[in-house]
Formats: sequence, structure tokens, C-alpha cells
Amino acid sequence: MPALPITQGSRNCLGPVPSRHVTFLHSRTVALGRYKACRSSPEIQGDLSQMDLPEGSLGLPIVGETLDLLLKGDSFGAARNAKFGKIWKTSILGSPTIMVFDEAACRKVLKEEGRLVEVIWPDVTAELVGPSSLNLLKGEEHLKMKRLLGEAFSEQAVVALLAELETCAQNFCQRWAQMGSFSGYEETKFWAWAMFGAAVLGMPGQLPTGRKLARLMDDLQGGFQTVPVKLPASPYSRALSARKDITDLINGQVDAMQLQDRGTSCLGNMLGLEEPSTSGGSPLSNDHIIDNTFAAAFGNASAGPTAAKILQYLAAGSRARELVSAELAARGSRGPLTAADLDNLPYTSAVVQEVLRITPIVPALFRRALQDFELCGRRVPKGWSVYVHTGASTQKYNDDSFQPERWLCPAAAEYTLPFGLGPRMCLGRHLVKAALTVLVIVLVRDYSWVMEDPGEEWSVFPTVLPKQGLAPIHHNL
Ligand code: HEM
Repeated sequence: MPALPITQGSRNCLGPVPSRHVTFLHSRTVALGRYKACRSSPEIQGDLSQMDLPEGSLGLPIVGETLDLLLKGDSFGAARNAKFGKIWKTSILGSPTIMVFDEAACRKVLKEEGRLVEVIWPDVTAELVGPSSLNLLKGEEHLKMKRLLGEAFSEQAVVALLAELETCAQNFCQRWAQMGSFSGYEETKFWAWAMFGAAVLGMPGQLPTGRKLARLMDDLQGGFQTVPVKLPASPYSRALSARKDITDLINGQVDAMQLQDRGTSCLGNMLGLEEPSTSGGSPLSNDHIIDNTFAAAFGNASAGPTAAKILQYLAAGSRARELVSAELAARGSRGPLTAADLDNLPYTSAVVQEVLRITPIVPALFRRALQDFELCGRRVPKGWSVYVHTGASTQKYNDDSFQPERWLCPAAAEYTLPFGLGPRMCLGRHLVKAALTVLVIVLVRDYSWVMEDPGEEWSVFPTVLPKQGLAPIHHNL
């Protein structure tokens, strides 16, 4: 995600910059009693000038604490959490920054998008994702487009895609069984892109689709992690060339849909959308369709690593696998999956929630303060970066336990915000939850596998990914 500082780009689900998810700041240890609990809503106050900034240090002039961050990686945030609590200041990657780990404060900041804070993206986002993408739209324009696109990615729209999601999951599970052993991280990436191809673009949910989109998206995302120099064969030129190839691919799908029928894909749904207007609606412009298909693709970059956790936690012998298996057996359904199947599998749904919670692939969201405001009794100054560590209370990488049961109790909603909150909440959440649930069902119902290293750790800085790629996994029928 970043020409932004490494961290800023990677943030949002978003995928942009998925290979630079900012995770080093998570809270392994929390200093109790060092911060004022954030109970009040973040209010703009008449005079905040007397209010203290959060504790912490801005480090050296210009470089701030960036070198410390690069040297210490994951422990950079953990050490400061232990010292300063759930809100502290630093200066990294050229920006004075407030780090927010308090769950209630995170929720409040995200809900105040557009009033107290706004999302920040690197300049190259306009070229790589597109100026009409949700990521770059702001204020009313963003809300209007989000509402409209919400119809193309709604729960109802996803129900119409269940057959495609099931076929795609079956294709990959069969492939993995035939492979005997494979790299879980790489293969779930291909699954994620084939799933995206099928559900969003109306392509076959098969390996060639997954491989092609994975390669193009790797090149495109590389554009966030390099200097934006357009020399032949430079990584940035490769990113722009990937953008062109994907645009051609989307246009090809649009032409085919207009000639035949729109089908049930999200792209087909977008073609049927009309921009609200007093003089009768007009179809969504081609720019909006293309750029928001890119926004969705960047979002989808988190789906593969999330699915990799399914392989890790539902391997043969795991308790979660036994309970999913028992739940599926009790339902006895063998025909194509239906919305009712997905609605009536509480433990299986809890497994998906837990897979999204543990080792979160999107651990922080990046904002800029639009004005001075108060948070947890401290002042957040206008213009500073604000890193919102969603689900911070549960981010204990490699030191956490997989317990789907936690989602079966009433307090479940407090555990994490895997899809963010407020106006910028994930557009693809219904789709990816359904896709992950279908993958869990097909895998556990029809296959079994063992992990060579069930306890394989995940690295968290600069990217959230399994240290050995979850390899190899041995599959048997
Ligand atoms: C496990 C997979 C996913 C995770 C964890 C995830 C997470 C998130 C999060 C946390 C945000 C909020 C970003 C912010 O507030 O700055 C977000 C936004 C977004 N996501 Fe996802 N996402 C996932 C999959 C998807 C998929 C499959 C799509 C589309 C098909 C998608 C499309 C988007 C878009 C377009 C936005 C931007 C929304 C806006 O700015 O209004 N995401 N996602």
C-alpha cells in the first residue's frame, strides 16, 4: 500500500499495500492504569491548547523515531504500549503520529471519518487504484458512491453467488488433494484471486484465473512500494502496465456482459446501477466502474492470507475441525449450499469470525486529524497522523489461542473490527465472509489434511504472513 510511508499505504483492508500491512505496533503488553480510559466521545472543544498531548517521544528532528521502528520492528510498538498505555505519540515516516490502541477510542475515531479525521493515501493511489475509487472519494461523494456500490456487493447479491463460491472452493480443494503437499500461503492466494475473478468479474473460478490475477495484482501492488519512476522495466512501470492489463480485462468482461447478460457477478451488478438524480438516474460511469473494481481488488488482497489461517487452524485433529464436522453432519445437507445452510451453522460462522480475528491481516487503519480533538483525555493535534489499531486488544501475534467459542457469547462484538467501522467499513465484507465460510464447509466436509508445523508462527513486520508460507501441507482424502 504505500508511497506513503510503509505503514500508511498498507493499512486499509484494503489491500492497497497488502504486502506492507502495518503490524509492528500491536499491543502484546498493555500498561495498566497509565492512560485515562476513553469513555467520552471524541469532542471538539473550545480550547484544547491546555490539554496534554499523549505521552511518548517525537524522537530526532526530521527522522523522528523511524530508525527505531525499522530496527525494532514488532517490538517498537509493544515497548511503547508497555510504557505509555493505549494512546501515545511518536514521529515516524515523516509524520508526527498518534497511536491509538484503546478499542473504544478506535471505534469512535473511525465513526468520525470526515469530521475529526480523514483517510490518508499515498499520491500514487490515483494512478494505481484510480481517482474515482472509493478509497479517494471523500465526504458526500464518497457516501453516495458507497451506498450505490453497496447494492452490488450486498448480502443479497452474495447469496446469488453461492454456487460460484462453492464451485471455486471445490476446484481448489480437489487440486490440493491431488497435489498431496503444497504451500498453504501461495495456494490460498490463488484461491482468493480465483474467487474474486468468479464473484466480482464473472470469470471461471479456476486456477488460471487465480494465477493470472495474482500475478497482475502483485505487480500492481508493487507500485505502492517503490519510487514512482516511469523508466522501462522499473517496478512502477510494471505496476502501471498491470493496471492497463487489468483494465483491459475488466472492459472485456463488461463488453461480454453487455452482449449477453449481466449475470450475477458484482461487476454485472455495477452495470445495472444508476446514479441517483432528480432528472432520472444515469448508469454508473465507466470510470467509476473501473476504479471501484480496482478498489475491490485491492480489498481482496486480504482474503488469501485470511484463508491460509483456515488451513492452519482446521487441520486434522484440531478441536475446531471436529466441531465444524459435527455441525455439518448434524445438518446432513449434501446438495448445493444455500443461504439457509450458511445462516444455520453457528459454530462454523464462529470459526470464520475467529479466523478473521486472530493474527489480523489488517491490524491498523490510517487517518489524518482534520482538527484538534480530544481522545482519552489527551489532545490529538490537527494535521497529525492517527493510526487506529483496530482490535488492538486481541492482537497477540503468535501468542493467542484460536477459540471460535468466544463468538457464541453475547460479548462477541467487542473482540475485533476486522472490517473497520463507520463510513469506510469494508465493501466486500459480505462476500469475503461467505467465501471463507464456503471454503471451511467444503474443506472440512470433504477433505482432511495435516500441517507439517501446526504451530508455525506468523511474522508481523512489515507484512502479516506465515514465516514458512505454511508449507508443506499434506493432504489426504
Ligand atoms: C479478509 C478480507 C478482508 C478484510 C480483512 C478487509 C478489511 C477491510 C477494512 C478494515 C477496511 C476499512 C479501511 C479503512 O477504514 O480505512 C476495508 C475497506 C474496503 N474493503 Fe475490505 N477487507 C477484506 C476483503 C475485501 C474484499 C473481498 C473486497 C471487495 C471485493 C473489499 C473491498 C473493500 C473496499 C472497496 C474498501 C474501501 C471502502 C471505503 O473506502 O469506503 N475488501 N476492508
